[in-house]
Amino acid sequence: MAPVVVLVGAPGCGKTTVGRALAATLGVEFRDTDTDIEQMAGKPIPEIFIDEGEAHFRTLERAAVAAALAGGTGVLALGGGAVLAEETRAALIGHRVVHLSVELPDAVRRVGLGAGRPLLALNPRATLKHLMDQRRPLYAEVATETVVTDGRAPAQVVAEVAALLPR
Ligand SMILES: Nc1ncnc2c1ncn2[C@@H]1O[C@H](COP(=O)(O)OP(=O)(O)O)[C@@H](O)[C@H]1O
Ligand SMILES: O=C(O)C1=C[C@@H](OP(=O)(O)O)[C@@H](O)[C@H](O)C1
Ligand SMILES: [Mg+2]
Repeated sequence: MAPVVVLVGAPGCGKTTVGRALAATLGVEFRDTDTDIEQMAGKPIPEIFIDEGEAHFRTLERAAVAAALAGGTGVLALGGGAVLAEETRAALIGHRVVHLSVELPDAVRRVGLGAGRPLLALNPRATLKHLMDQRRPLYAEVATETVVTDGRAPAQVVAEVAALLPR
């Protein structure tokens, strides 16, 4: 079984928040690859970055996404950088992938000082801008649909994603 829907997008677009609420609305399982990675590694993401570095995190992430796509049956939220891997972009083909889009002002406000997101620990605004510029084409490449989240409450975004799904 494949996930009902896979959520992608920049940090702060709401993948985790919207994904959890959407799964509850649909009455299906919620899975977040960041949580799977933390379980695999036995430590929080910031500690993986400190102890082993980003490359190791990305290796764990590729494995976590592949496992979740193969075994997931509900709503699946990816980490914002998962689409950087060509292997992951290829694995997403054939799935319903919703890009939760967000522009810099809302993303910056939502992630604040980047707590729990090691890439944003230093200078979150400039780093987010750079990440978003680099990744925008990749989110567009993998997405089957896009839902705009700027200025919208999570519940509105949940309703819009739910409306895209077959009943
Ligand atoms: N549509 C929204 N409007 C306002 N705040 C939001 C929205 N979606 C998420 N948030 C808030 O932004 C922060 C980041 O959300 P999160 O779900 O962790 O994003 P992601 O998983 O995409 O990085 C959380 O504090 C969350 O409550
Ligand atoms: O953008 C990124 O590279 C990352 C985003 C994070 O997930 P969210 O997008 O859920 O914040 C998490 O996977 C890790 O800190 C790296
Ligand atoms: Mg998240």
